[in-house]
Amino acid sequence: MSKNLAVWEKAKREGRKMTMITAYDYPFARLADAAGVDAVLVGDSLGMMVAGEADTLPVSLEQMEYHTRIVAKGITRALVMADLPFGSFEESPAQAFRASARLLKAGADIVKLEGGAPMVETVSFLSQRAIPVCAHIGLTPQHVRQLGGFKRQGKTADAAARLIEDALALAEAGARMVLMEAIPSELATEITKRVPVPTIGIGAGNGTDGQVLVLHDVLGLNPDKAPGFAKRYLDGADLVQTALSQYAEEVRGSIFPQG
Ligand SMILES: Nc1nc(=O)c2c([nH]1)NC[C@@H]1CN(c3ccc(C(=O)N[C@@H](CCC(=O)O)C(=O)O)cc3)CN21
Ligand SMILES: CC(C)C(=O)C(=O)O
Ligand SMILES: [Mg+2]
Repeated sequence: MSKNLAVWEKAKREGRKMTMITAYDYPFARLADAAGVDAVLVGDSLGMMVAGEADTLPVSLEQMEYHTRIVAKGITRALVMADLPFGSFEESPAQAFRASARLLKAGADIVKLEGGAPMVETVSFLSQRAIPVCAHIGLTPQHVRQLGGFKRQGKTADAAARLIEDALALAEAGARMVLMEAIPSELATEITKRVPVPTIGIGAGNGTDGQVLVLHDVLGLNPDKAPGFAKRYLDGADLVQTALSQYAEEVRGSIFPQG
């Protein structure tokens, strides 16, 4: 059962790669689970992928609870990770606990929060209170205003050293996984070697213990430009649009329904 975090720790020790994909609803959660993906992430990227927002900042805790619930209903085997949305956890460890408990009640097995050193105290607080936590470092999209765009991180020696320190401190504080987004491959590989917990990468090369991508990028359902590191395995938008125009044509031509 990939739901058990011990499975992930064992996979890291044995050098087996783990797989994760985002999911935002019941049908796609079922498909990801049946496909044998090890974990689904109810990402706050749902703000962009299903709600049409320009970034993840508008996503609310209520939205995350709702999507976590409908995803969890479709999962029998995979680990369910849910993002703590912007504004729901940064104020204090107590605020983070209240938000995390709501996501676990909605069906999450583990919560993910964005941030490095400033989140160490919160990760420790949650970890001591029954909340498994994944720390998300590197490009943290909730910091987009501060970062000035979705830009790759950890490019200077100083920035790289800080990310290594952050990862070690977060794992020491009790983080059960570390997710790294849009950082150099060599840096992600080094962090993976040095932290005792499984790492997951997105746009961070092939040296991490696992990989995650956004579902709509993988299926070709993202109407906007996908990041360069994403790989499309299906022309979903084309297939869906063709099917829908065929349906409309058949109705207009009195071909459907028959009789
Ligand atoms: N569809 C989608 N897939 C994603 O994986 C994703 C999102 N959206 N939105 C939220 C974040 C942002 N993502 C990104 C986006 C761009 C880069 C990137 O490599 N940017 C280039 C160009 C930046 C610019 O033009 O300003 C870079 O070199 O930094 C990385 C991660 C990943 N996440
Ligand atoms: C891109 C992944 C890591 C994420 O945080 C999300 O989908 O919200
Ligand atoms: Mg996210």
